[in-house]
Amino acid sequence: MTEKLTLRDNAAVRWAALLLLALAMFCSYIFMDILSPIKDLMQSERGWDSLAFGTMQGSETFLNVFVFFLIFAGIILDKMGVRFTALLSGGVMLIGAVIKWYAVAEGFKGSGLEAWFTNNLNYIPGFDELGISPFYQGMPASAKLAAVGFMIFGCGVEMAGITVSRGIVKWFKGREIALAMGSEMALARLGVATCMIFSPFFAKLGGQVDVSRSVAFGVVLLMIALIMFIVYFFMDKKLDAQTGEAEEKDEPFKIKDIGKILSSGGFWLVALLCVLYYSAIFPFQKYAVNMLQCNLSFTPPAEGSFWAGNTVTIIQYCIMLVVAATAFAFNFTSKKSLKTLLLTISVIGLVVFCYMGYMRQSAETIFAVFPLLAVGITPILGKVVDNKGKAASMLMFGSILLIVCHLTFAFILPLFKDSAIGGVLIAYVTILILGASFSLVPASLWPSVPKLVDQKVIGSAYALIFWIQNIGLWLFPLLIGKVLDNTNPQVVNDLKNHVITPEQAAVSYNYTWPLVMLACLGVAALIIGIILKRVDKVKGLGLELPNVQQ
Ligand SMILES: C[C@H](N)C(=O)N[C@@H](CCCCN)C(=O)O
Repeated sequence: MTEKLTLRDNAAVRWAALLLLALAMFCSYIFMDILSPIKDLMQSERGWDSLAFGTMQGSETFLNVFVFFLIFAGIILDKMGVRFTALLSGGVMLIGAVIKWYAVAEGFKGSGLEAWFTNNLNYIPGFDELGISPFYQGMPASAKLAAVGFMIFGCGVEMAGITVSRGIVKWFKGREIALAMGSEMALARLGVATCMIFSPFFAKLGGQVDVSRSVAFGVVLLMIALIMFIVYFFMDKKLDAQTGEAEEKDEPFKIKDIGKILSSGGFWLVALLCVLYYSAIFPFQKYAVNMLQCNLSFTPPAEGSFWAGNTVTIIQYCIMLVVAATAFAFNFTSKKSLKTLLLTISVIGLVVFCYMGYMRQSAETIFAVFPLLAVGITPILGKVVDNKGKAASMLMFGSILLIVCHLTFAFILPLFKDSAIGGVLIAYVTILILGASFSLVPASLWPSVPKLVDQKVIGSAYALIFWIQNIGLWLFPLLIGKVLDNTNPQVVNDLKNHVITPEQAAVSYNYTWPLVMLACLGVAALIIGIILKRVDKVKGLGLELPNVQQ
């Protein structure tokens, strides 16, 4: 008897479903960092100092970590299925984003709501004592309301993250699942790069600064994300109609099934590796530009010159799109000559991109190469995991590269501070290697989860991993800041006593100890990776096996 073909057996339809989910994540990642590149404008336009800005940014993880929203999101996902949760997460993201937009809009200034926020939310019993409150006495009202919006958005975006992962498992299990997840993450990285370039662009459009324009740009993208999820809803419904809703109805999810996840040793190892690795990457990303500013001497191009203008930014973004497109196309051709051509274009694009970054003499443009490499190679590595396996080995190798990079930033880069080209060269090579590590680990980690837990609890499994990971993402930016202050007492005192200006202080920090701390996270991740590989061999978890069934 021949098996009835379903939508997911058609490669074009399967990849179209992925495109909808990945585009929604692309838009979400843009909103996630929408204010990061305009921290200076938030200070000058809305009076947010570093504390207000940092507290608002940190609010994203608050409900997920401390009110356990992510755990509920996983249960909702396993009980209600992918299409319902996708719509819900799209709606929650949009509501949070609109609140954040209103907080920074001109209309909020002088409103009754502004007065209410100024006088309230100064003390949250329980959370204040633990030092984890997302508000504080004296925080600007706009930052408080923006924090409320951002914590709601944070619930939506993490819910969307686990939903998209489960959706990819649903459509791609037994097929090119790692390539699909790698491609989705590549588009998400492109989202981060897009935000870094276009958020300041919209804020300064037409010569007049308006920070709410950047947030409005993000809100429009989240509307598009919701449309993507709505279209996906109908594809998913049709697939379920064809498969008899096998995954989500035959064996309904029960809360006690979560116990099964928690009793899996492999699951705990992957969750631990995830929190250790991502804590050394995402929090570092928030400080990396400043770390480069402290370790390199820049000679900015003359005002009004080509290298100081916006045109070069747009050209760099176009190069980024070409590199992303050629690297992606590389996975879908078997013709050797075409593969060589695509690879050559990608490499030339990368070199030109780096050269332009060097000519612009700014830490932001040098660090911009970090997501670019991940955009290019995450899908390629995903394809390797699909066809050759070796996920556990890749997790170990990615951790080794992470350690090497953080130690190079800590001990080798400062030696080249006075060398005009040497420092930039070392920075580029190290960032590129870190980008390779940031492709190796995500490309092998996320597609390994379905091998460790039952299909019907996969949503809860992703949610638990995200929850554990979010604790690290909340904690380590704070720890980096604290270690930085404690190991640079001179800078802190000089700033307090007005011996140096905030601008001088900002580029005077020694980053050695925060970087050593991040390298230690890499060592811990490597040890977990070694144990995971051993457990995989003994218990036959299949992590080293290919995903594609022959
Ligand atoms: C920050 C978020 N919790 C996360 O871990 N994101 C991962 C991707 C997870 C897979 C999403 N479908 C990342 O590497 O960005």
